[in-house]
Amino acid sequence: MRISVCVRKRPLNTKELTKNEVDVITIPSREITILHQPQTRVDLTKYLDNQKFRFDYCFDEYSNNELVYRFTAAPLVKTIFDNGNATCFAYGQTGSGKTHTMGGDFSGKKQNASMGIYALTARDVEQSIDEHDFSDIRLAQ
Ligand SMILES: Nc1ncnc2c1ncn2[C@@H]1O[C@H](COP(=O)(O)OP(=O)(O)OP(=O)(O)O)[C@@H](O)[C@H]1O
Repeated sequence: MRISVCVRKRPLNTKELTKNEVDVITIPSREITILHQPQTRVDLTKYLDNQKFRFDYCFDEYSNNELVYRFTAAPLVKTIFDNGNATCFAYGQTGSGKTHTMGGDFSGKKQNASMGIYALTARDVEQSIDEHDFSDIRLAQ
C-alpha cells in the first residue's frame, strides 16, 4: 500500500488581506511547506517561529486544480486500470479549499464543476474505458 500526502495552500482572502493578516505559509519547493508561527517572547517582543515540513507534493497559491489533479488523483486512475484500488480525499479546516479543489472553483455563486478533481477524474476514467479492451472482464453474479 502506498499513501501520498499532499498540501495545497489557498491565497489569503479579501477579509484576511483587509485585516492585514500575516501570511503564515510559504511553499518554497515541490516538497516543502514552511509554517511561520507568530510567537511572543517573555519581554513581549514578537517573532516568527519557522517550522519546515516535508510532504509528497506541496501546491502554492498559484497552483490551479488541473495541476493539483495531475500530481494527486490522476496517477490513481492508472492504478485502478492496473487492477489496483485507490482512495482520494481532501482534509482540512473549514474554508481551507476542499470544495474548491474537489468540486471546482467558484465564479460568484456558480461552480466551475468541470475543473474539480471529481470531474477531471471522471473524464480520465471515461477516456481509459474507451482505450481499454474489457472483453475478458466478467461481472460477478
Ligand atoms: N486555491 C484557491 N484559490 C482561490 N480561492 C480559493 C482557493 N481555495 C479556496 N478558495 C476560496 O476560499 C473559500 C473557501 O473555500 P472552500 O469552500 O473550498 O473551503 P472548504 O474547505 O470546502 O470549507 P468547508 O469545510 O467550510 O466547506 C471559497 O471562497 C473559495 O473560493
